[in-house]
Amino acid sequence: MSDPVLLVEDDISIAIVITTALEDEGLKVVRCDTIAERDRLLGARTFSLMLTDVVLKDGDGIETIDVARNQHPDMPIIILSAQNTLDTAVRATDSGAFEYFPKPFDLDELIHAVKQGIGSSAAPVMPTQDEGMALPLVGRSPAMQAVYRMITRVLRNDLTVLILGESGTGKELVAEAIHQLGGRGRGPFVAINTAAIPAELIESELFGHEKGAFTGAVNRHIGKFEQAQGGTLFLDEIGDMPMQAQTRLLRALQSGMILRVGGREEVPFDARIIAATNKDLAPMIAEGTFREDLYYRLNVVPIQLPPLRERGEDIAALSRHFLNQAARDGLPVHMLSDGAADLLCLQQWRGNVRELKNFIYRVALMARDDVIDEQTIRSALVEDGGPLRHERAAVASGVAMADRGDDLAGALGRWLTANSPASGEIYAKAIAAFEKPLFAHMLDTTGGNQLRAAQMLGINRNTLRKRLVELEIDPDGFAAKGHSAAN
Ligand SMILES: Nc1ncnc2c1ncn2[C@@H]1O[C@H](COP(=O)(O)OP(=O)(O)OP(=O)(O)O)[C@@H](O)[C@H]1O
Repeated sequence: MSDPVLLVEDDISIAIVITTALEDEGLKVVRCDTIAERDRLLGARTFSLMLTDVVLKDGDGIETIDVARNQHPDMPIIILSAQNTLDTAVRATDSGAFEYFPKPFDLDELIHAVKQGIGSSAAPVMPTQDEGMALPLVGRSPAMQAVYRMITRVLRNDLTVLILGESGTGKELVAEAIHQLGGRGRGPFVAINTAAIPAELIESELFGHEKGAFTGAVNRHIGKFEQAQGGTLFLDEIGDMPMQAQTRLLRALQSGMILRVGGREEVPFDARIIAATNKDLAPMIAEGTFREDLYYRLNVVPIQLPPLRERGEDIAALSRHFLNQAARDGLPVHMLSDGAADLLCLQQWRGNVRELKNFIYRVALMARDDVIDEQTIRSALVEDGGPLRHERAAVASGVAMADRGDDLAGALGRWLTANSPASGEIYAKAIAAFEKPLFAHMLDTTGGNQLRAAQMLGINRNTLRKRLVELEIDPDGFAAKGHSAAN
């Protein structure tokens, strides 16, 4: 039988779960809960693999990993961590660990990795990373954990990365993190937003042009590819790239050489390529507006960024992060109350992190008190205007209006938890709670036209008017406001 697995874990319940699962797989497990005990065990015998927690009573499992590795250079190490930051993910990867699992982890995946690790024996040793690097990504949700793990996988190579995700989810920030933390951090990070450049200029922007290449080309121009030599080229909004430029890009990626517009000689380039898009490229490929072969060239390692609505648990941390950032940018210093943070978590941030950031900056600028409380946030949401905001205002008044029909049950659940109406009045309160955002929404849709709103709802105009008074909805508030969505 093979050597046992060494489990260094001080959380008894996690240890039991892992031990049982490994034993079910026919593996033997030896457990300890301190670094000292770990080292004693490692000095006494060999293990097929070590699973280690990071924060232990007498030390840090990653910082002391070399002690373990020196004793058993071939023993694969899997790191388990509850400190789910990008920083820990990077430290874990840099430590040369075979795998890194943020807690909570998927047990099946962990067992799979253990078996793989035992099979692989020697762990790849990763180069260590520079100290003091800024790690700008905030959020510890499981969805972001998956992103961090993907990031760590591309740091020690130059594979092309395709970052997918809605607008404002942090695609550019992830590209910068890969650049900074990876091997090209000392080189330039050059970004080009394809959507922001007129189609006829894209090729010259990307590849440069020779003097006289076209009318207006009075001087030679060095394109982004060449500017990014030794660093990273970030091709943002790749889905907006015109066909002709796509063809040229594909050729460059295939050959590692670029040809300036109007140029004769090809120039080699040495830049890591990271592309991003908020578009679904599959239908574009089907329609023939995006080259399939280019897609495969770019999509070597896809990283999918979750929309903010799928990681509500990150909203409080992000909000506080942006308040600090705002203060560093010279805005007044504020704290965020827990109630205010909870309220922010309930909102639908359709513009994702960017929208939340803009909102927090506005609040930081306007708020009068040191502590930003629920009421401040509520007023800011209402003042923000726009149809989305009315839903949000309704949410802010204690009513969760579902963003999508399929989310109604969840919204109801949240509302019940948040408001815990007394027994005997649940029906009346829930119906009123539902009516309020519904009426607000209809008034918003009709620009405050009560007659039209009543018709669309299929209720009597007087009934609507009466309910508006009872529910304290001011229809005038919907009249003048435009329908432009914020940002
Ligand atoms: N996880 C995060 N932690 C801290 N700040 C973030 C995070 N994600 C995004 N941001 C900030 O939110 C803003 C929007 O992010 P970014 O520009 O990277 O989004 P994007 O997905 O590239 O957007 P677009 O598709 O519109 O180009 C930036 O100011 C960025 O710094």
